[in-house]
Amino acid sequence: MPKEKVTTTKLREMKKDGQKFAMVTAYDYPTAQLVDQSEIEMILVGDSLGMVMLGYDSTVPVTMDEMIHHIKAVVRGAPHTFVVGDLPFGSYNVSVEQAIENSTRILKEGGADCVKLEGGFPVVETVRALVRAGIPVMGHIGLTPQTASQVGGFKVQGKDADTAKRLLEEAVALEEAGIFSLVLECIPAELAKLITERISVPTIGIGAGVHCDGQVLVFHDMLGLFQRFVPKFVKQYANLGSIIKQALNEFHAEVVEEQFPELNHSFSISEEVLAAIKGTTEGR
Ligand SMILES: Nc1nc(=O)c2c([nH]1)NC[C@@H]1CN(c3ccc(C(=O)N[C@@H](CCC(=O)O)C(=O)O)cc3)CN21
Ligand SMILES: CC(C)C(=O)C(=O)O
Ligand SMILES: [Mg+2]
Repeated sequence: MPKEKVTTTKLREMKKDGQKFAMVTAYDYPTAQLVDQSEIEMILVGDSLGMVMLGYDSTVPVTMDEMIHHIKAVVRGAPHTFVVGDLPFGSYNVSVEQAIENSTRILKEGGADCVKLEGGFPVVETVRALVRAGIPVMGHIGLTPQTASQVGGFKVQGKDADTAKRLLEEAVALEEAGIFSLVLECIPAELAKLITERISVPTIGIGAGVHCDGQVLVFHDMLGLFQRFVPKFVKQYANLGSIIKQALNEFHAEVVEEQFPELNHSFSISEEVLAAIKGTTEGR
């Protein structure tokens, strides 16, 4: 029996009941199928795909077309899972119209269930307009990778009283603007607890401690498939990277040793046909 796809209202009820939930990234069809067959409630097609799948140093270069390309593959693989589509850098800050157009593409062309965008006060009016246009919006504050260069890199946010207070106020403002859920990235656990208690929509933490209503991790991080860096907040639940490398070397060794392919991996013809082929060849 496939799981039942969560809804934005169901998530709010889960928060009320103290029932935690999990989200993981997926960027392609086979990964989406695996997540769909798991108990994980939500998939994020994150713009982290720029770093994880495309090898960029940041998420900034990712385009709308790239997001749509990956979202479509994920949606085809995960019919029973709520899919969040990340709005990439530059796709929502030019104007409210631009934000509505690009969000509409993510829902209509991509087939995602909602959009996510980064930022606090600067995006509150955009969020309000998107929600008014009928688009479910997930917020994202704390470490916001698209603008991380403005704060000196991928650093924990909200460690001093001023920044922490601002983050709390931004969470409240985003809720008032209509977000149905909020990602808290790389903030102190105590601050995440305060925010989680203050707003009635579910918070989803990544490097934000255990008090968030849900947790999110990058698929490749939790499975040992991303080698460039391992943030402190990552727990590696399996090391598929080493399993894959082992399998690749086994394949290579068996090819060199002529142990692969075996007969059951091969096709054959009858002696008769073989003789006829040889005869024909000799006749020429
Ligand atoms: N593979 C991957 N996983 C992610 O979680 C992720 C991405 N890519 N790309 C987009 C952003 C970037 N993220 C990152 C990347 C690095 C750190 C990191 O190394 N942070 C330091 C903390 C630095 C500090 O002390 O403030 C760490 O040691 O964890 C954190 C978040 C999270 N996102
Ligand atoms: C790190 C998560 C929250 C994200 O935005 C992404 O994967 O793009
Ligand atoms: Mg993102």
